[in-house]
Amino acid sequence: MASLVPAPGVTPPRALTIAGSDSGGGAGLQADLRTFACCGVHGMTAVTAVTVQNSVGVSGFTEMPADVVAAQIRAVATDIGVDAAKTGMLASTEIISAVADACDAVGIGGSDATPFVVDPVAASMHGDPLLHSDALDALRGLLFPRATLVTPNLDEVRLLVGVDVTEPSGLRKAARAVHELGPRWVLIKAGHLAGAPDCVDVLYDGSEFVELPGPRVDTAHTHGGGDTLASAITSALAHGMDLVDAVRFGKRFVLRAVRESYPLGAGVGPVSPLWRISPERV
Ligand SMILES: Nc1ncnc2c1ncn2[C@@H]1O[C@H](COP(=O)(O)OP(=O)(O)OP(=O)(O)O)[C@@H](O)[C@H]1O
Ligand SMILES: Cc1ncc(CO)c(N)n1
Repeated sequence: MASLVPAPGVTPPRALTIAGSDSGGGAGLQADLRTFACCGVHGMTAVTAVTVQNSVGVSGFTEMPADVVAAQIRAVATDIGVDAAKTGMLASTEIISAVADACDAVGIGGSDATPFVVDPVAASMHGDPLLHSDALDALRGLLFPRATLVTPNLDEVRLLVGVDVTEPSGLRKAARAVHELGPRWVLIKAGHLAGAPDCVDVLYDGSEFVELPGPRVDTAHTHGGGDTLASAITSALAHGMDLVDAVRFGKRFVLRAVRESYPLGAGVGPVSPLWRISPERV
């Protein structure tokens, strides 16, 4: 695996997550920051919402005002700089619209240089909604065309393009349908393909399919897997890796994190990037 360890004293690459807080620390911006740190990246946040969440579920959330989300993006981009950015929970049409405008203004995504990973988070793994249903149009119309990569899971594929994937052979049809919405690349995640012996995600750029093979780990503790994957890819892009290599890195990274997941609370425990912190480096 690529080391992505910055030299001592050298400013590391800078990555921005535009995402919600998970009070339980397993997903959301907490998972993103943990992953950024374990990938040798300086992490920054534009907080979109605060969820009341633990291992059992999400019992509520409060959104940030959309102009404050946009101001956070502008504040870090114009001073610190952003080498790659990602989105997680965006909650509402107003926030998505403000994020699209702010990213446009500071050169994140679109035809600009800064890579932009859009993880179209619609619900927690417990099925609790994290996006108002009327915000799907804004995700599709305002954000997907700006994205370097979008990373829907199978529930999000169903919501976004109405394609129901029940076996691995359906992943390519899903990728084609999501790609029609305008992102440069699409990664369809196969974690929710219950019963499949492997977890083979599919990457597509409109002409070529790349399969990301991997075993399916027998564990109940996969909270934050999607966030960790998207953050590892964003980290690799911030380090300057090309898209396909960054996605291969992210897939290896999340597989290891799923293997090292741990129980926490009464419900679903988080995947863990902490294996990256090797004792010899302390
Ligand atoms: N049991 C598993 N074993 C190995 N890899 C897994 C497993 N579950 C998910 N993955 C991998 O983890 C990544 C996240 O996939 P998944 O489909 O679970 O995303 P998600 O639903 O967005 O995650 P989240 O749990 O954060 O909502 C993908 O690369 C997927 O292949
Ligand atoms: C805040 C937040 N973002 C994303 C997810 C999806 O993993 C979650 N459960 N909570």
